[in-house]
Amino acid sequence: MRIVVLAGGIGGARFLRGLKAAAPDADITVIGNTGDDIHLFGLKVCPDLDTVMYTLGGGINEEQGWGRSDETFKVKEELAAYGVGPEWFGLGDRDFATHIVRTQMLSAGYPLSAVTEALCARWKPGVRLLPMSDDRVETHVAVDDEGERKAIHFQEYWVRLRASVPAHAVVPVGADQAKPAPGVLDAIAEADVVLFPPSNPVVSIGTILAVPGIREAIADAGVPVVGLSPIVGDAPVRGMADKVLAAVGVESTASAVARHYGSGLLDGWLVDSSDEGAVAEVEAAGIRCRAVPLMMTDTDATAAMVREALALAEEVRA
Ligand SMILES: O=c1nc2n(C[C@H](O)[C@H](O)[C@H](O)CO)c3cc(O)ccc3cc-2c(=O)[nH]1
Repeated sequence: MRIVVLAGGIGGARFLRGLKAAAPDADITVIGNTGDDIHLFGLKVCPDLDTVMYTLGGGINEEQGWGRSDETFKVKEELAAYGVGPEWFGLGDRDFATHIVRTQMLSAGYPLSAVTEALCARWKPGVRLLPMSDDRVETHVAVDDEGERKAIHFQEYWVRLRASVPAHAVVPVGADQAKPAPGVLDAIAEADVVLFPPSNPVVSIGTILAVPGIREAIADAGVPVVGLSPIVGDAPVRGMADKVLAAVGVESTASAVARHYGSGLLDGWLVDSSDEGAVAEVEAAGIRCRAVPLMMTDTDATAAMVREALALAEEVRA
């Protein structure tokens, strides 16, 4: 079975670990969000691609859900000693090697998709990891800072500010000129099912869908598209999705997120058992809906969610 998954960072990576466990023989292609990418110290950092690669490749820092295990921060300390910032983004020594190799290859003219393939040759994530685009897309957030409206990089909003101030707009800068990376549209066209994991619907999955051609390809693929709600009981399970959902005028409920994606895109939607009350509303929007346990507490729990999603896909296909 050919499965295509649109993935962001931590939630997407954890979901994929369950998908590999539930469907070990499936051919899995991950279309990774690159809107979180940031250029620091002359290096290109791709948080969501690296989180998927490290999580599935066995190198992730489990407690954090991002960055490398067994990290040290000597380079970060030395940069700070030179007064070279920013200090708010925690890049470890092992992680720096990934960004150095990536930037070296990009400078040599390799596209991000080729770079990602090369990095995955080491990590062997067991899925095909494609960036959504080889073109530069960086999400910026409009906030009020000292009384003036300004756009800051998503990572500054997310990590330095901890999303503590309202986001007035979330803009994937460059998305409208970006092209799907090689293999993305083919993977979607050849898929038997497309899954939206419980990633951030605005800055992760929303950014992938903002690349012209991707949303249309999924809508026209003619195969079941099933998503899992990142919102449980009117709050994000992890992260601060509610902050960016507000920025795009979507209330922080399992039902609102399904309707935000729309029945033109989504055929099925899983909500948590505690959101049983949302099922009727989602079904009224033309999207098949089931209430099942959605907490990715461990790989087995996540694999059970995956099986529910694949079962709903078959129900929709029938
Ligand atoms: O909350 C944090 N998240 C950090 N993240 C997570 C990152 O902000 C998020 O994973 C995504 O951008 C949102 O999904 C990192 C991810 C990387 O790949 C590399 C470095 C970092 C550093 C931080 C950090 O210092 N604090």
